[in-house]
Amino acid sequence: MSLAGLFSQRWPGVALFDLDGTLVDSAPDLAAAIDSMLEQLGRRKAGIDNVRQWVGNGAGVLVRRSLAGRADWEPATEKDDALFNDALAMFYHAYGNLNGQHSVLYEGVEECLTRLADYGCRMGIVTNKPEQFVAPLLEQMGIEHWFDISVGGDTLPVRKPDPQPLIHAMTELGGTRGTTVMVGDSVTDISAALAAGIPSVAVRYGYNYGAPVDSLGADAVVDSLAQLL
Ligand SMILES: O=C(O)COP(=O)(O)O
Ligand SMILES: [Mg+2]
Repeated sequence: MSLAGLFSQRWPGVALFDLDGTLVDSAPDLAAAIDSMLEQLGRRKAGIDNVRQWVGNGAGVLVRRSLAGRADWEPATEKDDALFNDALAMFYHAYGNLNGQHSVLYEGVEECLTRLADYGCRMGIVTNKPEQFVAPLLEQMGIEHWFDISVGGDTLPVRKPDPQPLIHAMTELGGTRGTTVMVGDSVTDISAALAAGIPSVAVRYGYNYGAPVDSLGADAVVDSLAQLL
């Protein structure tokens, strides 16, 4: 389906947005919090280039990957749960202080949200970021007023790539599968949209574990959210 096909007939509708890597480049603060945690544990810092590739499945997985030093950590080999619990608490504490400080909106985001709101589109956030960090980040970025709902990684019992968070947000916003679109930066978002039966748009500039987004199965791929318009 072309972007024009997705958007020409059906607005006003519902637009669901992923947060990290789609609306906000939050990697600097996530990396600083991860490095603070690793330093407290006497380990080597991971650095932003690694952290960028580990974001996308929620805070717990990010911490697990950081402790393992790689993206493909094996849950079965991660035995030291006391270490994980300590590390997670350190990360939450550090990120609570750093959240939003060095994060920035991507180019095209404000223009896109403003125009979609003008069209009468209702908008929601569907992120794997823990819920407690979502509203403060949206406020810090000055975009909280555009969103009528935000679903975090721990809001429901399941998170993306499970389709439920998308279906929940769509339903709350009065959307249907024919009038809703999911916009995200990673396979997690596009897989959730495919499983939900909702059209999707992938952005090229986000994280996606360091891999290209062109073959994820999104209905459209854009370099800037301004292209959605
Ligand atoms: O916290 C994460 O893992 C990423 O969050 P996202 O779903 O907004 O990309
Ligand atoms: Mg993302």
